[in-house]
Amino acid sequence: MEKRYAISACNVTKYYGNNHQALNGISLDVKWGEIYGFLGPNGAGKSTLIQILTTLMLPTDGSVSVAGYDVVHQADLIRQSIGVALQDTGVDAMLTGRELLHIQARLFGFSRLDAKARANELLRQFGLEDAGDNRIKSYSGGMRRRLDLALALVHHPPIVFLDEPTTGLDPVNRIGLWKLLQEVQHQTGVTVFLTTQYLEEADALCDNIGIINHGQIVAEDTPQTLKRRLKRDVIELEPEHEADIERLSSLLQQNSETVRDRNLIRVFTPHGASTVTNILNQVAAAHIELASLKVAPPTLDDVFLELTGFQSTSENPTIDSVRAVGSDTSLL
Ligand SMILES: Nc1ncnc2c1ncn2[C@@H]1O[C@H](COP(=O)(O)OP(=O)(O)OP(=O)(O)O)[C@@H](O)[C@H]1O
Repeated sequence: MEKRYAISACNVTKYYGNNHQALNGISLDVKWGEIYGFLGPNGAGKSTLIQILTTLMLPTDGSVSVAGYDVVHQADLIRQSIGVALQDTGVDAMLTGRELLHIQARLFGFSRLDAKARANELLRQFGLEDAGDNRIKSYSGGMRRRLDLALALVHHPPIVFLDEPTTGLDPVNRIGLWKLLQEVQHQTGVTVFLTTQYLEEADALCDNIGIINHGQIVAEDTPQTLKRRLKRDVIELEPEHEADIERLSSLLQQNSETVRDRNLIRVFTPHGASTVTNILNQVAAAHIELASLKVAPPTLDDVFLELTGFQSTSENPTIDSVRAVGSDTSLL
């Protein structure tokens, strides 16, 4: 099997029952020591793939190697080589963080003394020293996620899988966890495979990103290249008077692809500078005053929208209208 890559999947399909296809020919390679982000809208197939990679589920077809071992025939060896933090892990919240880390270390074969030392070390590393002897049920969401991460790393696995590690956290805790994850990755060189619905998370953390939609990878590259390949500018306009937003939106929609986000309109165009002139003429003719206008390069959000037709989960959930522009496999 493929040892060159930490994770290698080739043409993986998964059917639930006879005819519900959740994965449709997924192929990807994750290099040793990188942070790989697996992105997609709800129901795209992220959890299904992560369950296959972590040996919790068999693929219907295709081949998968993790740490050089085959998921079908060498699942035990894979389990020794990976750490896993899935969503909603049913940990006993009556235990303390220290007790849980200790138990986990003992399960992985540490002696009593070594398990104690490892629990101490992880509590320190993950900023849980003071809370180590408190019951987990008293932990905040951020503390729980840090503990999940620490638990996944107890046995020094070379590869760790994190399923939506920051979902439900507020922005401050989310950014705190990113920092921690980056520190751990730099210190240990662990390969990280994470799923996320947060584009800014993938942008901030990941060396490479795979975008999945309807069970297929629709793009795979570095965040920078994905953004560059979109080859489009985005013009952002805000009307001076909120009452003008509908009029502005309909006006711009006549000739361009637009997305409305609260009282901002985003216009997608291959030529930002020349389109600005046309837009300004149109807006002046319609007697609409603007509070601001700016031309910006595309964000990863724009790439995601282009490829999946979905607005990603964001801090601004009140997107009123999204005119999806369909999938574009030329980005592949
Ligand atoms: N146990 C199951 N039985 C039948 N269908 C399933 C099962 N689990 C998932 N599915 C379906 O398979 C598809 C992929 O689901 P999956 O949970 O892998 O997506 P996801 O990208 O992880 O979504 P989310 O972000 O909502 O967790 C969906 O259509 C889902 O309804």
